[in-house]
Amino acid sequence: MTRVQWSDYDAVLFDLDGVVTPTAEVHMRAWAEMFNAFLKEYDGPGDTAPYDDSDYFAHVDGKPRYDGVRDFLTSRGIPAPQDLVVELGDRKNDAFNDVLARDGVTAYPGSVLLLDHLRDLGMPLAVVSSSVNAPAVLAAAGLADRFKTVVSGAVATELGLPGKPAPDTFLHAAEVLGATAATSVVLEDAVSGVRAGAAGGFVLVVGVDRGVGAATLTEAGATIVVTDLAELVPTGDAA
Ligand SMILES: O=P(O)(O)OC[C@H]1O[C@@H](O)[C@H](O)[C@@H](O)[C@@H]1O
Repeated sequence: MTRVQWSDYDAVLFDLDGVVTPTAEVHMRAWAEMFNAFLKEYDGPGDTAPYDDSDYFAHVDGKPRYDGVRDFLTSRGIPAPQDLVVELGDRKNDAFNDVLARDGVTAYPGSVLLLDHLRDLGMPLAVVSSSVNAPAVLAAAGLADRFKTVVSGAVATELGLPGKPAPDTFLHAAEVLGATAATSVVLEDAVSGVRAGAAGGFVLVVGVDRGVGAATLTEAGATIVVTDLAELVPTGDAA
């Protein structure tokens, strides 16, 4: 049991994919499908070895869509002109939306327990996600009414805020909730997101280990690491 004294804080900022819903897996599969199809047919400079999960965690995870495409291609020495970046990103987005429409979304039960607990406390909550699909995923999971604000990839673009690993989207969400980094908690599963929380000076950055590894999250700046958000619910509530 990892104890967090929730009443010490003014706001809680949740990443979505991989923290509230298991959709990081869906993103991962869609990226792998798209990049491997591209690498197979690509015939130009750079390394075309198959794309795997280590590429995802190192270059794509948690970042805005086109930043992920660009950073992966660049890591392989493959030129990344904007039209190619957009084409590949959109191909991946179609694959993601196909799965969402076909399978729906069920939130992690432990995450719902924590959301229930924080609702009982009257804690202001936000989702801060790089994904343009965040509102659709929240609606599909039946959780849209749990959050006072959703800072999605679309909101960041509209406001001109740089995406994770920059801290700006988290700082904006804290401000919307009437809080500051000194009084807000960030929950993140991606290295880029943990880095964003740490760079923003958030007083508590909870790393959620869904496969990246506790040591990697700690190194990126996580204050504590859990594997399930139920670990953050006081025992009486979790029983
Ligand atoms: O392409 P979208 O849905 O706007 O999302 C971009 C990113 O959104 C993040 O939430 C995911 O963790 C990433 O893996 C994903 O690539």
